[in-house]
Amino acid sequence: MDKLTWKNDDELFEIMRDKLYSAVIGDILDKMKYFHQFLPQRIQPLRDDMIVAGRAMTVLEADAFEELSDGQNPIMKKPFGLMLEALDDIKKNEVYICTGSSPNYALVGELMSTRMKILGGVGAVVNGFHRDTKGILELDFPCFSYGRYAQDQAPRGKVIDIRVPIEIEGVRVNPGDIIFGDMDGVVVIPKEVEEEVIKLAYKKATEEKMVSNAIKAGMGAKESFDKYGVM
Ligand SMILES: O=C([O-])CC(=O)C(=O)O
Ligand SMILES: [Mg+2]
Repeated sequence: MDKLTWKNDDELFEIMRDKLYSAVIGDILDKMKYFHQFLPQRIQPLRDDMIVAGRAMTVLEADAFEELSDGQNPIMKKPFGLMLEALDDIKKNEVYICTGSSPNYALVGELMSTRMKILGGVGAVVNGFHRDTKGILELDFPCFSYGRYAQDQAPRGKVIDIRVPIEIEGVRVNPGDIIFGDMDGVVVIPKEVEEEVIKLAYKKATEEKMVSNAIKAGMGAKESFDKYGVM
């Protein structure tokens, strides 16, 4: 097997989008005893062929009950809290990944996606709903959510911090971790193990191809597992 190398994030994420899939990445993370890396199953791509591979730009959202409240926290006096700043801060190869609020409104839409795409952002993953499905599909911006729901975040939620550690149902996401999503799910690769995970995932993907060929040629499941050690 060719030895896998990459010079920078552009190359790395291109390889990941082209050669890897969430199942094989999850298998390697399990082998390395990282057992809690998949986001909940209900976080799905808008379209089956959407793939996201990039670095987490973490976004913490909270419910609010007035569009502009008169309380003690200056962030609550701003439309959308820090969301507009978050969008303008997106860097190339980053993924807007947002959690913290109740699932009662859309956390991402067409205009947000347009701004992210212009800045080189590569996707959005939200622990809640998206809106503007038609516009996001036309943009072809990889977006993962619970599904379609237009109810607006403006009077209901605010971004209260960005680039801080977040958790989605027990899955820790640190800023800069790799986020990989396809039609089978979204998985988080901690930064400190990314090189090993990607190299081993590529190796397993190559082995799975050999097993697939062997099974198609008539080899038994047990025989192929004994020979290649993967399933
Ligand atoms: O307003 C929002 O929360 C999102 C939205 O519609 C857009 O990005 O177009
Ligand atoms: Mg909109």
